[in-house]
Amino acid sequence: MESQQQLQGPRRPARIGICGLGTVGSGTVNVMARNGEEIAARCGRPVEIVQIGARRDNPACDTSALNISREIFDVAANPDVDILVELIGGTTVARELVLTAIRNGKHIVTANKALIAEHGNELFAAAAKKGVTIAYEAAVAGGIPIIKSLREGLVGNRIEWLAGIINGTGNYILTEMREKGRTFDGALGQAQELGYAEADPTFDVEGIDAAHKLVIMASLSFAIPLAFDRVYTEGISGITSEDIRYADELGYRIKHLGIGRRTEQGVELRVHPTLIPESRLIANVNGVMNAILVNGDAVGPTLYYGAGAGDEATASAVIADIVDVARTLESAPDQRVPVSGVAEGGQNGGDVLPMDEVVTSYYLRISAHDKPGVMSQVARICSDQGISIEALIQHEPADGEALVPVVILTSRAKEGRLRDAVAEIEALDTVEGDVVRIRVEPLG
Ligand SMILES: NC(=O)c1ccc[n+]([C@@H]2O[C@H](COP(=O)([O-])OP(=O)(O)OC[C@H]3O[C@@H](n4cnc5c(N)ncnc54)[C@H](O)[C@@H]3O)[C@@H](O)[C@H]2O)c1
Ligand SMILES: N[C@@H](CCO)C(=O)O
Ligand code: NA
Repeated sequence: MESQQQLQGPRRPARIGICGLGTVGSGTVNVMARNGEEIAARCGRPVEIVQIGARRDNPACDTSALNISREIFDVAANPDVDILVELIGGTTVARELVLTAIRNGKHIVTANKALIAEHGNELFAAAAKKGVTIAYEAAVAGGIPIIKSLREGLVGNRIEWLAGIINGTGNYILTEMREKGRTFDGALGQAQELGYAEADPTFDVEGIDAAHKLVIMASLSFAIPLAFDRVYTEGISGITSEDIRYADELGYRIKHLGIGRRTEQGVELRVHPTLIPESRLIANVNGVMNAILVNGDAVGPTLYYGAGAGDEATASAVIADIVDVARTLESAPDQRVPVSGVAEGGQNGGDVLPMDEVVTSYYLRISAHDKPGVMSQVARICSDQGISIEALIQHEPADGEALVPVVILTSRAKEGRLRDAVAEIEALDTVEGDVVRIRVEPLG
């Protein structure tokens, strides 16, 4: 029997317009040119780039046969474009561009996590109203199909927690510092040269980029609205090679993690440097690689690993989205996978837990004067807050040094109580300067 498709004849090409021809834009053009035949076969129709919006050509890709406009809004207005691929970054022009394209009935593919995390609720509502879709696989963990996994592969589960290395630049810096003894600034400069960093690299090193990605994953995992302003965010700019060394000595690696967890009291949403036992797979994810552990009640722990940034790795995710959208161009909106992971009215996963209520363990590094009694004072302060000391490193002071670094691993405690204990420790006459505090997660 002839299929409906055979009766209708070959499907017309899916027509895409790409805005932004930087790292990801050029990677997308190159991979589409190289793998065009396979992509068309998987799509069931050719995929044509009908227009590119770019301020200037990019020598990293050949666009000589393509229609380029110097004005990106031309792409949003082009009646021949079915899918607008937003790769300019930022949240101002990109928001306007996407809203205009939606108003003009275009589907959206974007790699822009800032845009989705900060304006996704508005954009998703606009898209739903117009009956178009927004796909954003490249926005989280670059080439790793984590959005697909959360939104489709794991839908049978109640997701309990997830923890991920979701910023390639930050992981590259920490790896270079630990393995090659490089300085923070030297490693960051290299990450920028390699095209991993955001236009403003403070987004990478201060955890903002990871917070963007975490809220997107958490929204899908826990059925909550995108809540970027509720994420506790701490960067890696304060991590020293000394702390990396002490962590090693204790059997841990320091990684910059985004953590989301369902608790009875609410959903934890936090980004911060974290000590992880060195035996965990995720502790050994290095360089620009990303990895996300997702724990579902039915499937148990799952781990997703791959390149979190870079031109072609990110293009891989952009093209996966283009194919997903192109396959369903003729589908009714309610037959597509919901953009936010749940059907309308289904975002009822509860509120975000205040950081003071979060329970975890801590690494503390205290600079103490080499006098008797410091340790008993610290132990008393901790014990008064219900915190016990699980491990301790205290080396002899270096020659001529008056200060001794004391490193402690604590029991699990509420963040608020730990903060009060740290304030009391810092106020001791025998302690100098701020106490370094890094959270510890067993992840098992
Ligand atoms: N680089 C990566 O590895 C990576 C990975 C995942 C996601 N992303 C995201 O992808 C997006 C693009 O990142 P990128 O690394 O390709 O950035 P990029 O800076 O290399 O490229 C952005 C391009 O957009 C152009 N552009 C910006 N505003 C424009 C405007 N108003 N009109 C015309 N052109 C404009 C810029 O000139 C530049 O060529 C960002 O949202 C970023 O967060 C990047
Ligand atoms: N700057 C980001 C790009 C990928 O989202 C990173 O380093 O992870
Ligand atoms: Na991805």
